Amino acid sequence: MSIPPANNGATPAARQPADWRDFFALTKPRVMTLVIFTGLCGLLAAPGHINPVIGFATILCIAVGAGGAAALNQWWEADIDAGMKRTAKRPLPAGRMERESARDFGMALAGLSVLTMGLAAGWLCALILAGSIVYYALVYTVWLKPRTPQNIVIGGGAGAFPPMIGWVAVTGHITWMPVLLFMIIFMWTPPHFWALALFVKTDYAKVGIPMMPVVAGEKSTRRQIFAYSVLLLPLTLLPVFLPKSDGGPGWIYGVSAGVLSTLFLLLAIRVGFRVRRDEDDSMKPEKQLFAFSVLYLFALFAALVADRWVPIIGGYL
Ligand code: HEM
Ligand SMILES: CC(C)=CCC/C(C)=C/CC/C(C)=C/COP(=O)(O)OP(=O)(O)O
Repeated sequence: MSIPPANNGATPAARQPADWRDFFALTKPRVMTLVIFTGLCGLLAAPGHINPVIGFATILCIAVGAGGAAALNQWWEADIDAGMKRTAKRPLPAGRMERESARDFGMALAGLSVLTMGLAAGWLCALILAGSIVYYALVYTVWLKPRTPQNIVIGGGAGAFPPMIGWVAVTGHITWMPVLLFMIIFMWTPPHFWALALFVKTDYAKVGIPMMPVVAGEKSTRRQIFAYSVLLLPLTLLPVFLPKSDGGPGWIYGVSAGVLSTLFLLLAIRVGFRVRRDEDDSMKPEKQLFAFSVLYLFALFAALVADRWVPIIGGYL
């Protein structure tokens, strides 16, 4: 891949040698915890068995691949990150690392993870991983993000692949269940991100990124958050209608999904139909929805695993 630097060196020159902490920060570890967790849950909830060593390698490859894609994202966006308070302290905009180091690091992690995935879990998993890396680093970061307010709707697909990879590592093929898991994260991403974009709106506007609140306005963004959250509720219930033999979950997942998605929808209704009185508004409901979105996905995928393993463990007791 020979992509020219996005800013022609507009970020400050590296002032000090980067250490391992900077390289670690390039992988966006906090965001990636949920990516890794959903990948792990896909693997643990799938019907069938996997050698624990191969299972561990699969999750490691998802983590390394996602980290590599995040490093490439920051290599490309160093100038944009420099212009936003939330991201200005990252290794590149803060001048703690040469841009080329981030690019090489990202490429190395991406290549290594795909190759190892292919050898350990099979080439279908490697193909999906490679697709999600290209999706995040190229399709979303380079193409969609600076061009359209639908950037995260379409681009959100990148983060929706990990549970599918985990699932396919066990079963060897793509069936309805991993497709539904993909669709759940896909539908979850707009409310997750637009809730945040509502309260950091001024930052994105400053660097010319056409995020939805900047382009379509706050009211339209709020309505769209609501719309995606409405669709999310039935979507999360669909898996219980799949046959058990295809990995369709039972009542533990069904009840959890119903409760969690209803709570999500209630918070989204509050955000969706709120009219702010002044610019100094604390944006508490939006912050709550964003925070809950993260907790929600953790809990939903944990419920999926519990649904498969509680009866099995119960059978041994
Ligand atoms: C294109 C889609 C997405 C966008 C634009 C987006 C953007 C963001 C942003 C800007 C933050 C703020 C904090 C930060 O930068 O560290 C954040 C937080 C977070 N995102 Fe997303 N996100 C997206 C999709 C996802 C997906 C698919 C996942 C996981 C499945 C995810 C997991 C998280 C988590 C766990 C946090 C909280 C991190 C913390 O506690 O600091 N995000 N997201
Ligand atoms: C396996 C694999 C490749 C997974 C991809 C994982 C993933 C969650 C991708 C998209 C989510 C993400 C971190 C968006 C950040 O948006 P941004 O980069 O626009 O945010 P910023 O403004 O903080 O830079």
